[in-house]
Amino acid sequence: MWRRTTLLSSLMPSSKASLLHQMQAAYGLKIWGAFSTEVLKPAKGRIPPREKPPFITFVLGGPGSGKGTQCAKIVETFGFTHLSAGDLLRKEISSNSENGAMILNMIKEGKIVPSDMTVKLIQRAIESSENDKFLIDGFPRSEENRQTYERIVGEEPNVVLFFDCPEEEMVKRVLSRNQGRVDDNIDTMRKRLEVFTSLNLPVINYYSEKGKLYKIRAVGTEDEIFEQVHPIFAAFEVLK
Ligand SMILES: Nc1ncnc2c1ncn2[C@@H]1O[C@H](COP(=O)(O)OP(=O)(O)O)[C@@H](O)[C@H]1O
Ligand SMILES: Nc1ccn([C@@H]2O[C@H](COP(=O)(O)OP(=O)(O)O)[C@@H](O)[C@H]2O)c(=O)n1
Ligand SMILES: [Mg+2]
Repeated sequence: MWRRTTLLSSLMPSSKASLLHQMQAAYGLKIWGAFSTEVLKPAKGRIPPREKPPFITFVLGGPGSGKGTQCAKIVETFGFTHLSAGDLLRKEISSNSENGAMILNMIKEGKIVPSDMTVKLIQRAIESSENDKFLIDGFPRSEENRQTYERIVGEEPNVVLFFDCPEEEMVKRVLSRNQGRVDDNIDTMRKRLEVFTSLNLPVINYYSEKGKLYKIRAVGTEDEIFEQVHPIFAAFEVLK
């Protein structure tokens, strides 16, 4: 019952959230049973609840390391849904949300947006998808991001990818990215590289110590890099 309980469960620790999941599963079915003898079917347009947590991959790496590019290839080959934390935040800006101006300012400055905002956007996107496997790109970018995800969602990622790319290469790629992004300039890029070293590297080390990290040498052509990525997901497909 991952999907139904998230609003309430986001307010409590994961042990209690798990109890709530079980209670809602029990009572939800009882209430339904009292009003209907039909076979349980999701209402039209509603997404049925998940029976088990989705398969989550966190995709990490510095700005311009090629996370988005490789995610597109993983989607095409392995059928994942790609959720870029940066894209979700940019959508929030263009949807004129009340937090839009603040998010825009943080992105221009290369700073990390408050974690609960980003986690809720990710959580909402997972909940509104029927897929059971996700790439969460550009997240977690700080220990606070990571801990907030664990507190709100109550799950650990299954896999963490790290695209390891030299700074000069990342700078070159970002400055020629040409997607009209407010942060693709040398001043913001310098700040983003500092944030990457001070806040993101500790998260990468954390997952390395947990044995969940797959480090990819992110230089060479896109296809050469994907040759390192492919066997990781192929192995998980076999295990399913
Ligand atoms: N292997 C590569 N070699 C050269 N350029 C690349 C490579 N992979 C991606 N790019 C380009 O570099 C830029 C940054 O890639 P992107 O996937 O947006 O990185 P990230 O999401 O990590 O910031 C894009 O313009 C992309 O087309
Ligand atoms: N977890 C995240 C991800 C992105 N962001 C913000 O969004 C910006 C762009 O992130 P992005 O993932 O689209 O950037 P790239 O690594 O793709 O260049 C970051 O520099 C942050 O300002 C954030 O605050 N928290
Ligand atoms: Mg990106």
